[in-house]
Amino acid sequence: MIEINHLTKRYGVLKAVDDLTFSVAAGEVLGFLGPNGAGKSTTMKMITGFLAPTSGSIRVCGHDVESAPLAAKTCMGYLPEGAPAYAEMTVRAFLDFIANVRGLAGDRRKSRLDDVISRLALGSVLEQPIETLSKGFKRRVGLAQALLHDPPVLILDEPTDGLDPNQKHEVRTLISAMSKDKIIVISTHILEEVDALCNRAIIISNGRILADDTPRNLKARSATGRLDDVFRAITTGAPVQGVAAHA
Ligand SMILES: Nc1ncnc2c1ncn2[C@@H]1O[C@H](COP(=O)(O)OP(=O)(O)OP(=O)(O)O)[C@@H](O)[C@H]1O
Repeated sequence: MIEINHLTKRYGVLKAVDDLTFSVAAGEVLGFLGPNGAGKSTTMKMITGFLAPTSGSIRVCGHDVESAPLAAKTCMGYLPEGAPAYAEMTVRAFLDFIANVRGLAGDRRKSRLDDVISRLALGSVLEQPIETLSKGFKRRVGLAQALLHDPPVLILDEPTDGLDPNQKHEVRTLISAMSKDKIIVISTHILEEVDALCNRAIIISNGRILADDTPRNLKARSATGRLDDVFRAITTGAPVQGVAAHA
């Protein structure tokens, strides 16, 4: 369970996240949507303990992210925006390093490493320095480190950004396969991805929640049945053909 209570983040005078309150339960795949600068990455950084809130609180698997950061981080895997990694390390050395950080040892360490290397098809690039990888492979290495300790909660900031259509498909299939028993929060600008993967969508703009519903109910707000029409109507406030004025 993720429980977010009156979460606010200010950068100087800018309120990037403005009094967000919501919970996410096991089995939910939450699409976190919003225009550029809406506050999605800032919220994800706070959930994962990389950024301290200005006010409000977050509990993950019952652990307060600020007062029990290690316990909270243990139950989460995080793919940050851009999937940063140590560029000069080989893929194998990087994953070994993450396995150490996550305290994996013995048979479990080996089986978890084998699992992510096979799931993300990293076998052919294990000895390659990360800086020499294609964008798609870098993203897959980022996903591998997020999945390595098989956490119950996954926070994925634009997981398919920069992937070609085949790789997008593969990553979506992977996320779908994991979704039954995990909590997954995905930020994305690709609305078809929300349709394909998510059973809930939150749309934020200027750090505030504008909609929180199933993708199916959101689509039903538009005569066109298109999520992008609903997204535009909700986030711009402008009348959009096919979307009821008070949707
Ligand atoms: N370190 C920072 N210092 C100052 N302002 C910041 C900082 N990080 C983000 N912001 C601002 O906070 C707001 C929210 O940014 P954030 O990156 O969370 O949005 P986002 O919804 O993830 O956007 P995108 O879809 O473009 O990734 C933006 O106005 C951004 O410019």
